[in-house]
Parts: sequence; C-alpha cells; structure tokens
Amino acid sequence: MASFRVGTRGSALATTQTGMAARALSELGGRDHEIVLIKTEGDVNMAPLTKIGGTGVFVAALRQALLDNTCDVAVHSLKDLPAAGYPGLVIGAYSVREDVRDALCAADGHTLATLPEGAVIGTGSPRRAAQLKLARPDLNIVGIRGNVDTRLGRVRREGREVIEGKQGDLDAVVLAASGLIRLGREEFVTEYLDPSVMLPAPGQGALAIEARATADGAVEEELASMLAGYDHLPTRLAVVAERSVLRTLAAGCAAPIGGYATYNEDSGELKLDVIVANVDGSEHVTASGQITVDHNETDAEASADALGASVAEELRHSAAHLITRENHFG
Ligand SMILES: NCc1[nH]cc(CCC(=O)O)c1CC(=O)O
Repeated sequence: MASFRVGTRGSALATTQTGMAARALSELGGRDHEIVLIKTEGDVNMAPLTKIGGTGVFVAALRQALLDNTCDVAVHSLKDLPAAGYPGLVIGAYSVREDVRDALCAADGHTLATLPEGAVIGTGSPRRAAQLKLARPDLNIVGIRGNVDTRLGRVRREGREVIEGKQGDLDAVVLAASGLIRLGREEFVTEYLDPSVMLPAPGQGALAIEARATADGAVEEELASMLAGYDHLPTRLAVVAERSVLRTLAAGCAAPIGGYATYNEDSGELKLDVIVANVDGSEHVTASGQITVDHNETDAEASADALGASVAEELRHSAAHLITRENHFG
C-alpha cells in the first residue's frame, strides 16, 4: 500500500514525538511513511505567546498543510491544539498519555518547598505562573519562551557562565514532564509537581493525530483503521472532558486554566478537576465533577464532553473576570 506523509513542526520535541507516533502508525498499518517539516508562526515569531494570539500559533501552518494535501496526517501536542474543531479536519486519534505532570527543574536540586525566598522562576505559561504563586507567593515569575533545551539553559548551574537574560540567570524553570521525558531530559527534573499542587494544561502529555475529514466528519477510509488502532480510548475520554472546559469557557491554551481528568477503565469513573486563577496567584476558583461512563457506549465521548461542559458552567460566573486577555503577563 502507498506510504503516507506525516506533517510536523521542526522543534526537537515535535520531531521526536512525531517520529514516535509515525513509527507506531507505520507498524499498525503495514505502510511506510515520510516526515514533512512545516514551519509555524509559533516557531518563527518569538514574542510572548500571550501577545501573538496564544491559541493556534503552532498549528495553523500544519492544518493548512493537511488541507493543501502536503501531508496526510499531522502530529500535534494536543495541548497546543485549540479546543474548537476545524472545518475539513478531524482528530483521528489520541495517543496514550505520557506523564501529565509539570516538572520543576531547579538549581541545586531544589523542590518547590525548598526554593530560597524570592527565587526567580521562568515560565511563559499564565497557568503555571498562577499556580506557582498560589503555592509560593514569594516567588518571582519571569516570562520565557524557546525550545526545551533553551529553557533548561536558563537555570543557574555551578560553573556555567551567567549571561544576563540568556543563560544561567534563573533559579528554576517549569516544563511539561512529557516533553522532558520524550527528549531524554529527565535528569534536569528536581520535582514532579503533583496535580494537587499544579493542575496540568488540558490535553497535556497527549498527542493528537489530525487528518482530513470526509464530508460526514470521519477519517478518510485509507487511514481509518490505522488511526483507530493507534487511538487510546481512556486518554480520549479524559482529554475530551478537559478540552470541553476550554471550549465552554471560550478560553485558549494561554488562559490561566488547569484541568485534569482521569478515566478508570475498571470502574468506568471519569473524574475531572479544574482551576482558573489570577496570574499573580491572588485569586482562584476550582470545580470538580465525576460521572460513570462505559467506554463501549457509542456516546461515551459525548458524555465526557458533557462532564467538561457542566464543570465549566459551574465556573462561568466566578471565573469570568479571570479569563480576560488582561489576566496574563509579558
Ligand atoms: N507549548 C509548548 C509545548 N507544547 C506541548 C509541550 C509538552 C508536551 C506535551 O504536552 O505533551 C510543550 C512544552 C512544555 O510545555 O514544556
């Protein structure tokens, strides 16, 4: 059978995780693949994400490549994919989820509890900034961007030259554990932050395989069984619930919202926790919900979506003033 083309961003993390997904798909489908590198606005423009639109800057070019038939599937970090659907495209599969937690990478082996008073922490994420300040109001948060190794290079280390604003100028950074693990950078982690301290971003740790949709919104027949074989249903139910929160509150990936759902295949319990916070940690609201859903039901995904929507509805009024474009930094 003909080979298929897999679109990816060019960052080290993107090419690494795309390679992993593409090899798995090839194996399932008994077909070769080729990788197509796509440059996105988020790779080219280094302004803070909250300034260049946040939502979607990493994915627009990849989606266009699918629509232009430059590639057949695109591999995204689900976290970077806006929660609203996209005309003509469909998420054909979700990967098994990697470690969903955020990870503190600090100088001198520090944990969140032992960081010195007033320590300077780098993150570009309002969600991480808000929850860091909730846990430790004395911390100073500075906005950073760039790829994983660039960010790790900002952490102070014995013997490393301090170049103001470039290298070794921070006490710690916070990154997604999943990215660090996929890139083999776990040795830099000094603490994996429990979701009770830092709720991850909706979709964090999962990959989404996007493809062209047929007229009735399904995956093209050529790819359907391969993608169905790759899809991980417990992940699908959890991330659908999480992303439903973003869609209901009309918030993007740059919003200070954490959301984490778990699905227990044995009991059928789907649980969801959500936090919306002020970026300076001065205010926050939380909500949780739980349903039982049989993953064999055809409407299991709709039930997960409804759970996210109902938890979000609980927060609609109390969180409205925290989901404005002003509630970010940079
Ligand atoms: N916006 C960058 C981005 N998009 C997805 C991940 C992590 C990978 C994942 O969520 O699986 C990262 C890096 C980070 O947050 O540290």
